[in-house]
Amino acid sequence: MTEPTGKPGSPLRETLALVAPGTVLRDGLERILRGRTGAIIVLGYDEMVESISSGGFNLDVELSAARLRELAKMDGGVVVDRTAGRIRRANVQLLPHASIETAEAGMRHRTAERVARQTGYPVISVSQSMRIISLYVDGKRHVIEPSEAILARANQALATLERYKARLDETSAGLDALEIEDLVTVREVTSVLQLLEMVRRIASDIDGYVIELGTDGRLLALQLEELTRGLMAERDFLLSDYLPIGLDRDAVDARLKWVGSPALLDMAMVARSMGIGGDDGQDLDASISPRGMRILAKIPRLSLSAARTIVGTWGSLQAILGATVEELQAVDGVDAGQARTLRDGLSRLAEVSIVDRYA
Ligand SMILES: Nc1ncnc2c1ncn2[C@@H]1O[C@H](COP(=O)(O)OP(=O)(O)OP(=O)(O)O)[C@@H](O)[C@H]1O
Repeated sequence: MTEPTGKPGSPLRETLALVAPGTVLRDGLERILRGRTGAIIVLGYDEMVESISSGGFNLDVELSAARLRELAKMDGGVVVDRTAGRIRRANVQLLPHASIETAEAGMRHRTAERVARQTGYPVISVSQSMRIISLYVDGKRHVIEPSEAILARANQALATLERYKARLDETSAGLDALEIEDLVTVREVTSVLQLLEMVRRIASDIDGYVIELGTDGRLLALQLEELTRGLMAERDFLLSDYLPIGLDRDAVDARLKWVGSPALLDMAMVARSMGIGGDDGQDLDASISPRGMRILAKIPRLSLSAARTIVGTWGSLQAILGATVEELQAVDGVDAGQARTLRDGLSRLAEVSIVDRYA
């Protein structure tokens, strides 16, 4: 997959959202391109920007595509505020420090890169000769591509996501059956977390494309939502069931963040991030028992709060499987209806699991 479009919440993603198709700013940039002029636009206005701006005139008007196009016809740069809501200056000569390194050729783009580095604000340049829009953000240049090119990459990523999601569903269903029979090993738990993490990473890349595509990415956003619905909850239940006491989710997230994509294929590495499989995560065949949240969350009409109370009280799925309706409803916060729903639901899941196993 090609370079994803920045990390969630990164300055690049925020700026891509401001210039995505469907926004006023993008409309203005497209008009500038169509009019065969160029532009240099600073996305931020403060004393620092003021101090490197010379000449031109001050303004305080709402940004519109037509205004941006007209102002870009003049020589010099345009300054808008950080949210691209208002135009604050136009026709200015920008004078960043000449000592700031830039790899660009041509005064417009050299200036854009330097202003971005010096002020910390994103700067957009529209090249008149090359007819491309570039963003200078966070010390890097990002070229705005046509939506068709981004969609082609996004669709490839979506196909990969679909494949991983299918494997995840299969592996997760396998884990359900093993949990009911208390035959789980560290390997199966790790496989599910590994696939959840892979799916999460691909989904985050696609989310970047959705932001970059703006209104052109609506369908993609719906497909992504559909494929990833419920996955965060599934991850939460998996961790509730298997995390050793004393290790919290944030610690697991922080560890996984440092596991690069190739290392994510290493099961022991993933097991270690989750604190299972011994100190080095190598003991993948060790038995491990669930507390019960994954399975209880799958029972229709059983409320999550009742599920949590029961798991908190009984401590393991096997203990819950062995409990009678009377014992279950004796727990505070669990009424007779919920206890019966749970009992019936568990019996059904156990039947399905046995049928699947011997089918
Ligand atoms: N320091 C600057 N401040 C504001 N505007 C600038 C500055 N430098 C260049 N420009 C703008 O860029 C325009 C084009 O300049 P120049 O031909 O040197 O740039 P270029 O990088 O070759 O641009 P392009 O790729 O658009 O052809 C200038 O006419 C001016 O409007």
